[in-house]
Parts: sequence; C-alpha cells; structure tokens
Amino acid sequence: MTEPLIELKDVRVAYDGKEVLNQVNFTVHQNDFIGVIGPNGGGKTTMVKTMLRLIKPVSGKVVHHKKHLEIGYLPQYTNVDKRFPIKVCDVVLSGLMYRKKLVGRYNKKDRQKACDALSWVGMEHLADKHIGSLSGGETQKALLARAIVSSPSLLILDEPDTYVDYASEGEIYELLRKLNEHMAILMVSHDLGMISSYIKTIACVNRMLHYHKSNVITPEQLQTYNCPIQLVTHGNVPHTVLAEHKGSMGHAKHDHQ
Ligand SMILES: Nc1ncnc2c1ncn2[C@@H]1O[C@H](COP(=O)(O)OP(=O)(O)OP(=O)(O)O)[C@@H](O)[C@H]1O
Repeated sequence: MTEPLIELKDVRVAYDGKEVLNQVNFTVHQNDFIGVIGPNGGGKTTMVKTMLRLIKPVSGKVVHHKKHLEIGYLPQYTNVDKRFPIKVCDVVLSGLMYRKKLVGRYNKKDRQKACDALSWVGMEHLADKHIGSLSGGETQKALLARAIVSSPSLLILDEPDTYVDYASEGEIYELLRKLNEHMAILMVSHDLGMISSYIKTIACVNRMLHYHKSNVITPEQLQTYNCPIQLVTHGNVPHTVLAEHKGSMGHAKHDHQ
C-alpha cells in the first residue's frame, strides 16, 4: 500500500441542518486515480470541498497526512472572467498566488514553473495570449496548468469535461494519465463510460461513500452502493468493459480496445 495523503474519518456534512454526507470514511493514497461518481446532488462537490477544507464537517475529521499537502484543484465552475485582460501565463501563475505574500511578485523560478505547466498541457505557444481569446478546451487546459503549477501531490478535478467537446475529452484524460505518474488524481465525473479506462478505482457518493477497488463496475454493484447513475456507451473512444449485466439500470459497455 502506498503512502496515504488525505483521509476522511467518519465525516458528516450538512447545510443548514440538512445532511449531505454521512459516515464518510475514505483515504486517498499516492498514485491513486480515483473516479468519483454519483447522482446529481449526491454530495460529490461537497466531499471535494471538505477534503480541501473549504467546508467544515459537522462531525468527523479531515486528515492531511503531509504537513504541507499540496493540492491542485480544478473546480466544476471556474470564475475566470474572459473579459479581463489577463494573459494565459498569468492565469497559470495565479495557481502559486496563495504562497506569495504580495500579489504579482513572481520570480524567475515561478515563471519557469508556469512554462513547465503550460508545456505539460501542450499550450506553451499560447502563453502570451489573452485568456478570453482561447476556446473552451484550451481554457480548460490553461486551468489544468494552473492546478498543477505548484507540482501538487494530489490533483482534484470536479467534472473537467464540463466545458470541453467530445474529442478534447480524450486528450485531457490522456494528459491526466501521464500526470498520474507524478501525482494522485481524484476526478469527479458524471460519465463513467468516458473515464473508466483512465481511472484505477471508483468512489460512489450518494450521501454515503462506497469505495470500489476496480475501474470495472456493474449496474448491480451500483445499485448495491445506492448509486443510481446511468451508464452511457461512447462511440469508438477506448474504454474498458463495464462488466456484462442483466439488470435494468443503464446499458452495459463493450470493449473497444
Ligand atoms: N452552499 C450550499 N448551501 C446549501 N445547500 C447546498 C450548498 N451546496 C450544495 N448544497 C446541496 O447539497 C447537496 C449536494 O450538493 P453537491 O454539489 O455536493 O452535489 P454533487 O453530487 O456534486 O451534484 P452535481 O452532480 O449536480 O454537481 C445538493 O442537494 C445541493 O443542493
């Protein structure tokens, strides 16, 4: 077993007294690539925000196992104002901002980190462009570069495919596969079919969390985990088989590899 990075212990979260997460016990280890799935409103984003300590649980604990655990985060809805005249490289640099005492005081080393992050996502040639001039997929990659600029131990992505088209999705997931050689990844997705060949394990979140130690899951297992999501098949995008089933939920996948 690899080193634990972050752990939720008996976590319970509520908004205005309404419980959203209950008895969540979950550990992310080094090298993990976990797909977080669940129905709308099941508590996926809430769990992510709890891990990031943006939300305080009503009870239970969030343990960061490293003293300064570096976490890169790509939120579901990003607040980049495209009308704001900021260059792509400055957006990426802003991923280092919280470390800086004064905004804007980036040194040569920071700029090199931003270049490296942009090169990871294949966008170094767009460094001096205005963020507003990028396409949806390019913007998403710039934001991914921002999330990895601090070389985090853990990268958390909340539905990274929200703004990208079908072709760019595969490209982004391939990139994540390479990044996973350097950092653990936890990715919320509504589309298990698309991500199943990239992830290693699955966390099903619907108020409670059920951890599934494989990237192959059946509709019956989803039912047992009380995780009612639809499994949709995708054209010829490579993905592993979601095991054959005879149940009534969703559609079984077929192997395209
Ligand atoms: N700030 C908030 N205040 C009150 N209720 C909230 C807040 N944020 C989320 N909720 C509620 O908590 C529940 C879980 O929301 P959350 O965003 O965590 O779910 P999710 O699984 O990420 O959903 P989706 O798949 O639709 O993005 C929902 O019922 C939502 O309306």
